[in-house]
Amino acid sequence: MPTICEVMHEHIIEVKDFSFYYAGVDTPNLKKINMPIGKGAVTALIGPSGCGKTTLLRCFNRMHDLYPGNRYEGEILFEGRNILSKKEDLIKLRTQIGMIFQKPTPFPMSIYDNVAYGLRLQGIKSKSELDGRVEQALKDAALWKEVGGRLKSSGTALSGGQQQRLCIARAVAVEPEVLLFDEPTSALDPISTQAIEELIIKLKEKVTIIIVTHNMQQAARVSDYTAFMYLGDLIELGVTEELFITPKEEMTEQYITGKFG
Ligand SMILES: Nc1ncnc2c1ncn2[C@@H]1O[C@H](COP(=O)(O)OP(=O)(O)OP(=O)(O)O)[C@@H](O)[C@H]1O
Repeated sequence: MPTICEVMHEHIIEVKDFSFYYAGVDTPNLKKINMPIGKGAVTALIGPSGCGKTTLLRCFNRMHDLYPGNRYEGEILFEGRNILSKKEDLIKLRTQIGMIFQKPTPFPMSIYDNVAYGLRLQGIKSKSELDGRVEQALKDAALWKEVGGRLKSSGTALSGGQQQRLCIARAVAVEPEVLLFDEPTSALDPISTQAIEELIIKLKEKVTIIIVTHNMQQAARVSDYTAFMYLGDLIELGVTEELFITPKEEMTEQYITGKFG
């Protein structure tokens, strides 16, 4: 039986003996995690509330550094470089590894300016280049048809589902290599949820995706690989279909059959 590392054709990230401690807490919140992330694939993180899914997701672009005292141990290799190094340029890292939050977070500015925001930060000033990149990002986020004719209207006036796709457009505009999604549909209705799920599947042609979800059906629908976590441990990582049909670990089986959670 091949290992999951052998099944994945290429790894973009490798988590090695990785532990994470919240400020002021002596016991690690994530415990010696080892896992590869397949390039150009969708990896879902599942597990009961409080098991550490969001904590792990936020390690991939060092969001925890926004609060003093949080501590990492071990390595997270992104394209071979350890992003936990003190020398890591966090602004560049967060461009390469972007994040979409649970609640849509458009900036209080026009649709156009929302998408152009990161591009301007990168120093792009040419109007024609900005116009082209904004249009492409809105197309990539499946929003162009709905908003292409009103780019000057406010991003915050869109529906919840449109706002979430605007945030995705803002993130893809800077051409990240990885996108982190933290329960991106939990605040959305079923139709908007379906649109985001279809988008995630389409986006993996361009970016690698890691998604935290509470919804096991969603993990089964959108992901190629699934990681089941429990109390800060990675219990099992597998090809999604196999993990849901023939889990290797008894705890995974109990969780996916609803025996606890
Ligand atoms: N800032 C913090 N300081 C200390 N402990 C924290 C902090 N944030 C989260 N925790 C703890 O870390 C553990 C994991 O939380 P996390 O939010 O990562 O879990 P989760 O699996 O994403 O849960 P949920 O599915 O409910 O969102 C929980 O026990 C939580 O109480």
